[in-house]
Amino acid sequence: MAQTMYDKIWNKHVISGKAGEPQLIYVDLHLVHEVTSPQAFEGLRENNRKVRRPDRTFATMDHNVPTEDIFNVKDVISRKQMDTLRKNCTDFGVRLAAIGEEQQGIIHAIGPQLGLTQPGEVIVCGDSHTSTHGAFGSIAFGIGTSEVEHVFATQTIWQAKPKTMGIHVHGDFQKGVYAKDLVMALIAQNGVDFGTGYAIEFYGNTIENMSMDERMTLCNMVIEGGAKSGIIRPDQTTFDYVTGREYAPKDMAAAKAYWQQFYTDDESAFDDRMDFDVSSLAPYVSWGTNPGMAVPIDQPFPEPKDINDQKAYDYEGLKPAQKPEEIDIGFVFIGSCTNGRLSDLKIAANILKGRHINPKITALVVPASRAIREEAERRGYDKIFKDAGCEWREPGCSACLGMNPDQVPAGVHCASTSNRNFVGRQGVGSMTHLASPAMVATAAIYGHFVDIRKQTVTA
Ligand SMILES: CC(C)[C@H](C(=O)O)[C@@H](O)C(=O)O
Ligand code: SF4
Repeated sequence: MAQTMYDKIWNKHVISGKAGEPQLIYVDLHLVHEVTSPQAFEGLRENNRKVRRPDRTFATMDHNVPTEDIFNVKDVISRKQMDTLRKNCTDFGVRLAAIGEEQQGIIHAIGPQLGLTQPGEVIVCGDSHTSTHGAFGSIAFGIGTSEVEHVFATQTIWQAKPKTMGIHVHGDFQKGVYAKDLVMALIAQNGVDFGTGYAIEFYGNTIENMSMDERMTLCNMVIEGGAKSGIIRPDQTTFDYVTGREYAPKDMAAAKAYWQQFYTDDESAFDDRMDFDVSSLAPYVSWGTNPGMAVPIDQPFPEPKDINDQKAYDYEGLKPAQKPEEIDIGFVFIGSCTNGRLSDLKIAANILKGRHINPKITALVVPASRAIREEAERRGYDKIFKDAGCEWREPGCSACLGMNPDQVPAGVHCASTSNRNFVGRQGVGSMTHLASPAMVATAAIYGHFVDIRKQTVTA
């Protein structure tokens, strides 16, 4: 019987349990951050247990980092969470990239950057956007705090294997259209629960032509469409990305030979299938309070189809039939595990070079990791952003969610490269409009979204 890549990786990791029921699977990489780990470590302590594989566990600080003045953690809860992580990692022998350190950053940027994230692995983290790592051809999914404790203690997890959906993506993007627009369109067109119960494999020429950064953006956001994981077949782009990184395999030839066995035999192996042609795809902008409430830049907002839509309009102070251009943007956030990587900053810097943001706008540019920040500075992007009137910050989750001082004020519309636009996500009363880095950088200049396909200055 034809097998999917997900099946093949899964089967290599099953320890016990019958097919069709939850099975105990081995975890290759456990990523940890300060928010979802404290009780899990405490559980180990209470039961006098150890972290079974500290060498397969890596922690960093991201959600609570104050990106303006990183060592000055004023918020009491934030400071406690970070101090607790530091103590826990020392006590249990777990590697930690703390604030200010070379390897620190958003956990989903750190795994790939250090070469910890590799094809064929099972990767977990107490964070929903763990799906990001599936871009490397691994089974990657978010887990809850009690599961974090289980993985700490046993390096295994009980899981029911999700169904698989194959999405064949073909065609070339128009200039100014990106992986972010593709994933936003998939969610807007199919609903925030279209992926529920599924791992989604993306394939086709559009995917083959994508950089690893773009593949990560795509897999990062599948969770917003309800899916458990995203996954993409590892290819030369993947191998080249992993090669030479700190924790990459020393024998790359052997690793590559192993990784190359992970592919889906044929489309009949998928439980479900979908096709998506990107050639006429327009940039997307979200208008409401979940990522599915989004429209192409050249389309009006829809009539409300239910009470949730109406509530979203009321919260946002927007009306059906208005156009994305009409949203009065007061804040801009370029960053997050969705779009805070070097290529995202490059796109934004190319747009902002020699220009100035609209004076009514506060704009934060927040690299996903210190390594990205340093490389961006070597390339002079920091100067471009600062000259344009943006704030250039230290790495962390920042304004993606209101767990640190980077908050969007109440009543202000924020053009954001992040992945969630829930009520109050970026601060109490804040209103988030998700879009690609190119769309957000351009909105910073105009004070509202514009169709970047019609712009002369694009990335
Ligand atoms: C705080 C954390 C548990 C949460 C998640 O799981 O995704 C956060 O990263 C988010 O993006 O909302
Ligand atoms: S950047 Fe945002 S989405 Fe990503 S892990 Fe941090 S809070 Fe979650």
